[in-house]
This record gives sequence, C-alpha cells and structure tokens, in this order.
Amino acid sequence: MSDLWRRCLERLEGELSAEDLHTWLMPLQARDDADGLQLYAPNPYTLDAVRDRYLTRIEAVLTLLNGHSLPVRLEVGSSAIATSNARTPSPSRPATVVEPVAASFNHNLDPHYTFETFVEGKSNQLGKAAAMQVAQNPGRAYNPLLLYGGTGLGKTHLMHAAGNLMREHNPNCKVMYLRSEQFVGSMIEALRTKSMDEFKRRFRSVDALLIDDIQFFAGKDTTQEEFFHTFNALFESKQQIILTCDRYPKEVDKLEPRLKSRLGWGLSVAIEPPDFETRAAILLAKAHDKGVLVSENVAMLLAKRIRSNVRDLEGALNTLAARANFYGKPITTDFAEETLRDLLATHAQAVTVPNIQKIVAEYFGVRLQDLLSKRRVRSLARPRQMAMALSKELTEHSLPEIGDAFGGRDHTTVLHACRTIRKLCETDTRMRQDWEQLIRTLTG
Ligand SMILES: Nc1ncnc2c1ncn2[C@@H]1O[C@H](COP(=O)(O)OP(=O)(O)OP(=O)(O)O)[C@@H](O)[C@H]1O
Repeated sequence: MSDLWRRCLERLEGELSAEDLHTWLMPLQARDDADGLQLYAPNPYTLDAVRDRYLTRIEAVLTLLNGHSLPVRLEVGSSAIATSNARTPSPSRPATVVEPVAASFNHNLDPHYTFETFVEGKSNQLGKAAAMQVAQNPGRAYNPLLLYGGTGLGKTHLMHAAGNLMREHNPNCKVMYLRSEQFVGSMIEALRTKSMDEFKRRFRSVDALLIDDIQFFAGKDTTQEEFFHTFNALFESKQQIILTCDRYPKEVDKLEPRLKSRLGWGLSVAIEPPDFETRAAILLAKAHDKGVLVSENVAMLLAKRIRSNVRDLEGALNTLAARANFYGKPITTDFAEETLRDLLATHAQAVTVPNIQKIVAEYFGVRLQDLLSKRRVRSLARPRQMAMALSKELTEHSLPEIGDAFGGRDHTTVLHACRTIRKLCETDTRMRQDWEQLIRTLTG
C-alpha cells in the first residue's frame, strides 16, 4: 500500500465511522508517484461514493500530510493491473478523473455526465433544453447560460453534458470545466508565481468555459475582478460561458453588482427538486448504469422516502449496492429498509405534518389555529389545501390520517385539496412557485 495513503487512512480513522471506513475507503488500492495519488475502486458505485462523499476530505488530508496540494485520480481497477500496464496504457478511459486544472490544457469533463444519462422531468426540463441548445450552438444560443438551484439537483451533470456534447460535435473544441475553488486556486498560484499573463491567456483561449458553484466567488474581490475581465473577453469573442450557482445570483451577497448584471445577459434557468416519478426514474437509470439489480418497488420506496436531492438518493443506492455485494444478498424492499434504517429515519423526521402546518402558516402569514380551523374564507382555504397536499406529497400518512391532523376532516376533503393544488400548479405560475419554495424549505 502507498505509504501516503496509509497515513491518510490513519488520519481519517479518527473522523469516520468504522463502518464507513471499511465499506468505502479500505477497499481502495493506492499508488502514488510524481503526478499525484491514484486510487483504484473495486467497482463503479464505490468510486461514485468516494468521489461524492470523501474526495474533498481526502484531498485536504493529503495537502496537510504533504505540505502542498496533490492531484487525486480515481478510477475503477486495481493497482496491480495498473502497474503491469504502466507502459501500455489501456485504451479504455478512466471512469473519473478529478484533478486541478493542469498547466497544460485539460478539459476536465466527466464522460459519464451526458444528456443520455440525465433523466428529464418537469423540474429540469428547461435546464436540459437550454444546455442542449448551448452545446449545439456554443457562443450563440444563450451566453452566458446560468443554471441555479439547490445542492445535488443535477446542475454539474448538465454542465458536463453540454461540454461533452460540444466535444462530440467538434473534438477540437476546447472546453474547460472547473469548480470555482479551482479558478480561485489557479489565480492565487498565478499571483504567487507572478504568472498572471499565462493565467489570463489560459482561461481566455478556450472555446467554452464552464465554472461550477460561482457563489464561492462571493466576498473574494480580486477573484471577481479577474473573472469579470475573463467574462468580458470571452463574451466579446462569442466564446461560450456556462455557470452554476446554488441560488439566483442576484440573491448572492457580496457578489459585485456589475458581475451580477453581466450574469443576467444570457439565460438563467432554475433547476428544481425532482418530483416523485422523476426521482424513481433517476434511481432506476442509475442502478441500470451501475449494473445493480433494483426492482421498481425498491426504487419507489427510496424515491418516496428520500426527497432532499438526487445526490442523497444516489448515495443510498451506492450503500445498498455495496452492502448487497458484500453480503451476497438481493436488494429487496426488506433489505433496503433494514440497511438504510437510520438514513430513512433521518429523512422521515425532517418532514412531519405538524411541521408542514407550521411552515405553511408562516409562509402565508396566517395563524396556525386558523389554518386548522373550520373557517372557509379563501385566505385560509388555499393555504390549508396547500398544507394538506404537501402532507400527502412529503409524508407517509394516509388521506384519513392527514384529514384527522387538520381538525378531523374527511379523507375526501384531503383528496380534493391534493387535486386542486396539483391542477393549480399546472396553470398558475405563482402557485407553482409557492409549492416549490415550500418543498425546498421543508426538505432542507
Ligand atoms: N435528472 C438527473 N438524472 C440523472 N442523474 C441526476 C439527475 N439529477 C442529478 N443527478 C445526479 O445526482 C448527482 C448530483 O448531481 P450534481 O453534482 O450535478 O448536482 P449539483 O446540482 O451540481 O449539486 P451541487 O450544487 O452540490 O454541486 C450526480 O451524480 C448526478 O448525475
């Protein structure tokens, strides 16, 4: 085992549970050389889990142990095979490569994030269509394209998908993807080594610049200044810019007004949390991609219980797959309930009917006791119907149970409320925004 990796594991031992350490990190094999640390995962779902949950922490520990940052590469395979193949590189591409922007050009795109592997639903339809248009007509369709929304909803996936499609249409197209921290890191390094000209040239010579999570620029004045000039240079020469942000950029504090205004020049699209059907479809698609056998019943169970975001859903699938593999058991609903008991309990706790009633009352500015009363005035009836529909959507309770929780109402009243709200959300933009905002608040 690489000595560096052994020391890294020793550090992480104090931070992670023994179960997590044994399930995800111990099965990795490692090899380090002048180019960085290469980690080999035994299968794709271990790779995904390590990348999503532990990579940032691993990078931080390595920086600490090493005294400077070290590129970490992740791929499915084994260090023994890699060593014997060292002189004859395999034609298959690594499953994932995650590394800082290299001095030489590196598009840094994840080949798995494509439009084909992206499941479309109402929540992301517009974002997907816009990203496809941009990929088919870079620099001309919408510039910049800004995708914004909560964590783990597929913004990065769409961004990579656009980059991958641009390169599929034109293999010479220079697409550069980077997380905003990497942009900041590269700039600090350029300032330190007095190589700002090279920095400017590198970022301005691309055909498409894709920067993830630009909320990270907030409060970093020098970075914003540099990004502003890069933005202008790219925009003027019709080079494509795609950005993501965790909220509408106008709402990001400490982002310069002139930058906010530039971001509004193109198209900004919200990516919303997926509905139940889309969540189940995403799970089945992910399971299929990873070669994991998951029935529709299991997919529906997870989709119903885990509503926060797709990353959590995927994390649950990875855990199930790894444990089923380990114990040699099929993934049944019982196995899923048992294996994910703690996780499902955490998600269930987050959303309760009393909590929904309280949040809805606050949102519409009505008193909780009025919301639960028999009064039928419109100013109370709509919020009440909204709270009932949310209770059906977000909890496991039956219609009669929800009726009881709303001052002993009949189950047909709850059913009527669910249908009314669903219909209104399709025709009334304001109502749809209220619904989505409340889901976001309640699912955190
Ligand atoms: N509609 C979808 N179809 C398929 N996979 C999806 C979809 N939405 C999200 N995912 C998956 O969920 C995971 C998290 O998505 P992603 O990293 O793109 O989220 P994000 O919105 O960029 O989050 P963050 O802001 O935290 O970076 C990825 O593995 C991605 O492939």
